[in-house]
Amino acid sequence: MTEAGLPEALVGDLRELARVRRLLVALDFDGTLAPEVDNPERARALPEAREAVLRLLALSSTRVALISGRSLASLEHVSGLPDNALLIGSHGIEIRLDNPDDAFVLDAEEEERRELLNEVLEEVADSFDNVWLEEKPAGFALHTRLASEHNSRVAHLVALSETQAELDDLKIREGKNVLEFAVRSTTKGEAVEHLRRYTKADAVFFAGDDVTDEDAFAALGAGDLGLKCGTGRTLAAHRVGGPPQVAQVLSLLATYRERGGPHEQ
Ligand SMILES: O=P(O)(O)OC[C@H]1O[C@H](O[C@H]2O[C@H](CO)[C@@H](O)[C@H](O)[C@H]2O)[C@H](O)[C@@H](O)[C@@H]1O
Repeated sequence: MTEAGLPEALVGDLRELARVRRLLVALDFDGTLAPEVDNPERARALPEAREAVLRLLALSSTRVALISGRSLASLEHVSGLPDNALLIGSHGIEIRLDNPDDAFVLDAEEEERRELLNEVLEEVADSFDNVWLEEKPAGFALHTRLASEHNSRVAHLVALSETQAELDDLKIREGKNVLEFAVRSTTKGEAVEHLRRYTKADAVFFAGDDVTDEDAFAALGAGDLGLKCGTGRTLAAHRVGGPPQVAQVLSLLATYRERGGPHEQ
């Protein structure tokens, strides 16, 4: 461990990464920059994480992106980052780059499927105490954080069987106290690939905490750096304990990049 309490190998790889010419820093939001809270709209990045992200955003040849399961509107709201941050919401479905694309729209068939999904999931949410539905442009998240363990488990099972009885080809993802259903299928891995091409990055840093972030880790290659936040199986090469340590890592990356950034090579 280093003095800062970070693993030596991680610090060494961060130093290397900071030397690349064009760097993409891609970050998950909930559970990585922001500690988990009961009400998703109240989640905010730790002040230290936000400060580090703002320092990275100010650097040349360095792009910062958030890749989240949240809807783009919710991600814009809770992250409150300047316009030069690239934002990807709904696990890769909604994209806000430098020249904002047209608003995201579902085609007629997807719209119909979303309506049916809504009906089925509303009925499920209404049958359990403290289970609620978060609306997203291409689907819904069934939240069970405040439900009893038993109700949470049963609500997940009922939601899975009821939705699958009515609709095929749904994209279903399990997260922390949440089960998500979408009528369009994308992954955070596709989002990383898209951003890598868009930013022409020579290397990518990605940090995430949840199962859905594993798609992003899988999209990393030689010269990239993956950082798992918290417990659980992962494809990431490095791991830290939680959002405070992610903030430390981002701050160190900003410092290395400020000191010996791409133009000093
Ligand atoms: O990809 P992420 O940025 O990690 O977003 C994943 C989901 O985050 C939100 O739910 C999670 O965080 C909430 C706030 O801490 C927490 O209450 C909930 O239990 C977690 O599952 C968000 O509400 C979802 O839409 C995102 O998909």
